[in-house]
Amino acid sequence: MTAGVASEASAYGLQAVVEEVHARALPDGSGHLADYIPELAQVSPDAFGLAVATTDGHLCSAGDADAPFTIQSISKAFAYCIALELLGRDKVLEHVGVEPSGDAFNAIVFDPATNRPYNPMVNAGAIAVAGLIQAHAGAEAFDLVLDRLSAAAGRPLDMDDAVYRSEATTGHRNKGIAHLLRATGAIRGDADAAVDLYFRVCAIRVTAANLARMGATLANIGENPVTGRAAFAVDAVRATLSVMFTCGMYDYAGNWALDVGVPAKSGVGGGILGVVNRQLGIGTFSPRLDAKGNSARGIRAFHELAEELGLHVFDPTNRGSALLGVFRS
Ligand SMILES: NC(=O)CC[C@H](N)C(=O)O
Repeated sequence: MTAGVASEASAYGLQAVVEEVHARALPDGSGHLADYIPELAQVSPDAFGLAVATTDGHLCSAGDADAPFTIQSISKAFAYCIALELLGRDKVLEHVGVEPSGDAFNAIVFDPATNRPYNPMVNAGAIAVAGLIQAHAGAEAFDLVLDRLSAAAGRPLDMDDAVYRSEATTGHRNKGIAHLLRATGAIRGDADAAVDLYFRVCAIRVTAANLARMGATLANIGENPVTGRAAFAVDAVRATLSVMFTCGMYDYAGNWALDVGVPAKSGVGGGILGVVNRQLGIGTFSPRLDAKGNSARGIRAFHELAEELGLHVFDPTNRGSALLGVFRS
């Protein structure tokens, strides 16, 4: 299944591939809703959306691609990108490393050599990043992040207040992490303000279609392909995609690199964002999570899509360029 798929994709178009992959992943009803944030247990467990956006501005989608959900940990990739641009790579590296930890997303472990969180894709690292943005932008911090994420999506995003309040009143583990980071120096300012910013950013509402557009903005080195607005700096995007590739799927990152092979980030709201550099952004939404906290059906859809289109970064039959040709012809 190499050149054959390229011609099939060209013949039937990306929309048909997206619908086919959606149909194949749909029967997978495995996993459970996240309920440690009480409000997340209120969502409809059966929703399933898939969307793919190209760097030349097209969007193909299937199922519940316009259903809203909270971005949760997918925001960690974008917050890291913003922090790199605002503060520079050296300053950010002083506070959070770039090594895969192989630990669960909420693990309380720091690199013993440096006392920093291992990477910005786990909670500890993301809370340290929130501390940097908070210290830099003060009262403007949340609006700054919301504005950049909206620029990436190409539409104004907002925050789900109920989910924010639900996590802010129950998230004692994350609050504890923030104070540990304050004690080790990874956070130097107000730990409570840092974790509050983190909770707010996690509660930003998106759809699978929004995630696909945001991924296409990263794939397009920071410039939204539809609006032409530069959402992120080029160097920051390069670093962010690198860290997403090695750390974005927590303790599933190695398996993901082997089987799917594109930079990605998941969140306990049920979303997964994937980026095929210079070609595509991919967004899935299905809120039932596997034991590692990744969307079970989302993972299945990414496997199918990567296989169908040859998206793996080391796949000799990558057919993304052929697909983009579909739209140019
Ligand atoms: N993996 C996630 O999406 C976790 C995000 C969530 N807000 C938390 O900190 O627990």
